[in-house]
This record gives sequence, structure tokens and C-alpha cells, in this order.
Amino acid sequence: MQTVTQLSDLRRETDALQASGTLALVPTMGALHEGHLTLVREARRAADHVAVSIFVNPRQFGANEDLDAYPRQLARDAALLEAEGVSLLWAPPPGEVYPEGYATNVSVLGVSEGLCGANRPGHFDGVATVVCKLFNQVRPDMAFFGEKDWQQLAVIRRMARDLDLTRPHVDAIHGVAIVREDDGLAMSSRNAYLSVENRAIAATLPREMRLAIERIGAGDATGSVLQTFRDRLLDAGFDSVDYAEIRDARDLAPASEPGPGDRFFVAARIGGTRLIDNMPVA
Ligand SMILES: Nc1ncnc2c1ncn2[C@@H]1O[C@H](COP(=O)(O)OP(=O)(O)OP(=O)(O)O)[C@@H](O)[C@H]1O
Ligand SMILES: CC(C)(CO)[C@@H](O)C(=O)[O-]
Ligand code: BAL
Repeated sequence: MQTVTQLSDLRRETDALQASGTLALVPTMGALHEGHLTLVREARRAADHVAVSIFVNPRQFGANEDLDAYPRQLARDAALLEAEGVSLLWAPPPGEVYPEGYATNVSVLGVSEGLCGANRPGHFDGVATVVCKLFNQVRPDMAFFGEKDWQQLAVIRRMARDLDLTRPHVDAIHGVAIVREDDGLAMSSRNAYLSVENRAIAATLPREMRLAIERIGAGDATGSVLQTFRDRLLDAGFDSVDYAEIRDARDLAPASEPGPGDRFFVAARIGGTRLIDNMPVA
């Protein structure tokens, strides 16, 4: 595996890889876990070569968010990726991605609004901007993202479609199902922030989501199911629920009568850590 940190070295490496087959990109912010490694394995199955980027992107963190605290463990991550047969690790410093004078923003309307977009103003501009840059830097044939960040995936697909991206083309942007811990909690680098006590409470999130979906399936009124869901998370020990909403899985439009094709989206906070999850309604 080649580790590259400078743009001036990147093109040589990606050209060499693409001379002998297809190239898949897996963008990450590092602190890798089984969720990321599942993306890498799917990418390896689909392409001849896999590139992984590790970049903690300052532009997608709000002023009061955890940019400084975000876990950085490049040597450990590099060893994990090497063991998975990754060909290229692209790990630029912030100044390489946003040099002095950098002034361009990619903003995707519609799907960026609501859900995480409402709680984290500017977050999806930061995501769209850096993913657009990563695509142009690496020019992969395909890219892999996790469905844990479902709204992010919708934003990236919308951007690729709207900007007529070809490397990768929108049809080559793949979503990978959420990888969960044994107790159902969606894997996330931020789970490492949880105390032992809060980690146990965190598992009530997917459990309560399944219960709520069952009640909706049984015909209970959605409004009262969602209110009970919020109350039960707070009773379990969560500090707050940022949102608990059912939306169309594709365009994220609010669903008035939940049914097939809709998903349940939740963000909730515990001990200062913000957890997100989503599941199909039917
Ligand atoms: N549990 C998971 N299952 C599937 N994909 C995942 C999972 N966790 C992360 N990913 C995907 O890995 C990619 C990189 O995500 P990122 O590095 O932000 O990790 P993360 O665990 O989501 O971190 P964070 O705690 O910051 O949300 C994204 O496409 C994300 O959706
Ligand atoms: C896609 C991404 C790597 C862009 O910084 C990030 O949002 C993430 O890790 O999901
Ligand atoms: N996993 C999405 C990246 C973020 O929360 O900033």
C-alpha cells in the first residue's frame, strides 16, 4: 500500500493503478472500525484496486463541534487498510486540501435541508465540497459510502447527478448497509466517546427504533408512536433527541402516511455524544 500526502504525488499513483484496472474510492475520516472495513471489502469485490482517503474535514464541523477531539490514529488505520489489501491511502494535511486563498463551496439544496442539515448548519456544504474535491483528486471509477449516513449519501448522489460527474458517475456511487455491534448499536467512530454506562444506554436507540416501526406497522398513529419513542429514549438516559422523523428514503421528503419506501431517521445525544441511525419502515 502506498501512502500519499501530497497532491503532486497522487496523480502518478492513481494513473499507475488505473493502467492495470478499475479503481474504487472509500472516503473516511479515519479511526477505522468494522463499518469502514466492510466498505473496503465491498470495494475490493467490485474493483481491481481500492483507494481509501483519511481526512478529518474541518469544513464539515460546526464551530462548537468536535473537530479537535475527533480521534486521529493514522498508523493504526494504515495497518488495518494494508491488511485488507488496499492499494492507496490518501491522507492529505488540511493545507493540501484547502490551501491559502481557497474560496469555493459546493452546496446541495433540498436533500441537505432538515434532519442532520437542520441540526448541523453548513455540515453538508462541507461534506459535498470535500467529496467533490476527493472525487476530482482521485478520479475513481466508483465510490463507496455507508448507509449509516443516509442523508450524506443522498446529498452526494444529488451532487454527482447535478454536476454531471463522471469519475465517479452517479450510478457508480454505492451505498453499503449499516454495520452494527452485537447489541444493535450502529458502529461509529464517535462511539469511542461513550462512557461504559452511556454505551449500554446507547443500545436502546436501535431497540426503540425497531419497537416504534413495529407499532407503526401494526397501525398505531405515527404522531403518538414518535412521541412515545422520544419519551422512552429520554427515560432510558438520553439527554435529547435532535430529530425522530419518517421520510421518503430516496428524496427525503417528509412522509405523511408511512409505508414501503420510507425510512425512520433519528439523531439523539447522550453524554455530549451525538448518535445517528436509520431503518426502513416497512
Ligand atoms: N456502522 C457503519 N456501517 C456502514 N458504514 C459506516 C458505518 N460507520 C461509518 N460508515 C461509513 O464510513 C464512511 C466514513 O465515515 P466516518 O469516517 O465519518 O465514520 P463514522 O464512524 O461514521 O464516524 P462518525 O462517528 O464521525 O460519524 C462513511 O461513508 C460512513 O457512512
Ligand atoms: C464522506 C466523508 C469522508 C467526507 O468528509 C465524511 O463525511 C464521512 O466520513 O462520512
Ligand atoms: N460520518 C459523517 C461525518 C460527520 O459526522 O461529520
